[in-house]
Amino acid sequence: MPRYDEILIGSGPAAYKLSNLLAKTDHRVLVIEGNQFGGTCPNYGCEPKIFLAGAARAVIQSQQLVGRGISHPAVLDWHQLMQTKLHRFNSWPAETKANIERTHDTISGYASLVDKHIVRVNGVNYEGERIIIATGQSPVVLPIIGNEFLHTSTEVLSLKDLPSRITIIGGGIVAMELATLVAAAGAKVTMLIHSNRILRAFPSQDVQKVVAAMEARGIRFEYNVTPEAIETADGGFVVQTDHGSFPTDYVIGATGRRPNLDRLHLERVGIKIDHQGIIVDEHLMTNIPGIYAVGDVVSRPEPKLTPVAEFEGQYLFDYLMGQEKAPIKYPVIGQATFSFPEVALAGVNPDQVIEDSAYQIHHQSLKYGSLKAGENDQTSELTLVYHDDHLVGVSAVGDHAADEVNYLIPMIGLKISRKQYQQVAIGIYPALGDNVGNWLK
Ligand SMILES: Cc1cc2nc3c(=O)[nH]c(=O)nc-3n(C[C@H](O)[C@H](O)[C@H](O)COP(=O)(O)OP(=O)(O)OC[C@H]3O[C@@H](n4cnc5c(N)ncnc54)[C@H](O)[C@@H]3O)c2cc1C
Ligand SMILES: NC(=O)c1ccc[n+]([C@@H]2O[C@H](COP(=O)([O-])OP(=O)(O)OC[C@H]3O[C@@H](n4cnc5c(N)ncnc54)[C@H](O)[C@@H]3O)[C@@H](O)[C@H]2O)c1
Repeated sequence: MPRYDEILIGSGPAAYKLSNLLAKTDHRVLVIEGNQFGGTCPNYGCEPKIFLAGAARAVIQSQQLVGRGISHPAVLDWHQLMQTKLHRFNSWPAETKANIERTHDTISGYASLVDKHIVRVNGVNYEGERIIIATGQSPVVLPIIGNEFLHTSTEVLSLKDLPSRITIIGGGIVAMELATLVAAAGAKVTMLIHSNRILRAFPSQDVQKVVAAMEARGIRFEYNVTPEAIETADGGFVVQTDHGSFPTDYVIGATGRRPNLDRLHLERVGIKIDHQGIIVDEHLMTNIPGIYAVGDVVSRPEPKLTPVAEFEGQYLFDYLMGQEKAPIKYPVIGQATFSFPEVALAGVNPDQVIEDSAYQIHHQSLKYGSLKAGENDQTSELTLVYHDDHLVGVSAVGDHAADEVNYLIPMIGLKISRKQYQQVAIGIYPALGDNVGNWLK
């Protein structure tokens, strides 16, 4: 039986980071991937999403400036955009696989555990001193009649022709980002939200501004609606709900993601899980010594994002090499929804401390600066949360909210005051982050 020091199951950002680090050692490593090498982010997640958003942003920004110097807004050619996207992305999985193969062995196929040290793939067993599970998550498929007509984000990000009417079930990050994209391309979009809250992880005041801007562009939000069935009708579909019927040409299910555990046969080894994924200790080890988990498949309160997956890949490498003995400690994590406008958050969410007098919350409109006024970015606002005079949280809404929050993440992590910032930095003016120092208390 082939023997390895490490067997990595999955090749997404978590495993890829770890495999790149292991490439600098003399370890024998096997990387097993069931689908596309590189995983979700580069193939059907962050990367194609943000690439397609480039053209969508240009269209919306041009619409925003009609009557302010732009006479005809840009029109998005979806077919051409998708051809450009496919041209850029199609070769990535093969290139990622080839990269890994410079130093490690790879196998295409879904892996399962046979025992504490043996993994089976394509009917063959492989022995590993350590096994690292990095299998990520997949979209939840809503258990309703007609769910075979539901499309996932993966399909939308490679959709060759744009349907005229699109219904999106869900009001999370994926739903809002896809709605922004397909509406900018000209689709008539209806969002079916089963509660009265959208983007729960972000401050409600910021989210309300995003929704208002999207509504102004014609995106329809239907709240407290529970989809019950999807039926075919007149060459299209009807989404039947407890609050009426919604005729459409295409239905996207964006109702969350669940950890990829089914194929692993964890029960053969007795690895503990919960509904959020694999339970690990403070060193990312499962309850079975020698078997670890990293990335989205891990059950943890931190958001499931690419940089977090990579951070865990780095931590596990350092730990396995004996360079890190302390428990994993996550730094301040920033997250954004790349809707238009964007909404972003790092550290303490102002909604959670609004009634706690130990925290001070400052709202600062950013729309008056010439840069924002020139873009007619009317929503732009920053919210700063202080505790004991230290910045502990920041949220932003606006056309560049993700970048604005990014500027302030080090200030939270390093507990830097306005004075300390201004003593060490004069930013480039007039750019997005030029007045970070002035924003601070
Ligand atoms: C539409 C979308 C947009 C996103 N946008 C962002 C964003 O803007 N910013 C951000 O930070 N994050 C974003 N994310 C989340 C990000 O993609 C994930 O957090 C990241 O990919 C997690 O990396 P991972 O390595 O843990 O898992 P994944 O990237 O999911 O990789 C896991 C891999 O394991 C493979 N696998 C599963 N089971 C097996 C098995 N039994 N055997 C072998 N292989 C297996 C899978 O095929 C997959 O390739 C987005 C996700 C989606 C869906
Ligand atoms: N910009 C980013 O960083 C980014 C982008 C996309 C995805 N992601 C990652 O992917 C994850 C998943 O995103 P998501 O938007 O799919 O999930 P989510 O959990 O953010 O949102 C799911 C939505 O579906 C709704 N929903 C749940 N069950 C439902 C049901 N039975 N019927 C109707 N609606 C239902 C929820 O109310 C919610 O609005 C994110 O949390 C994040 O980890 C990140």
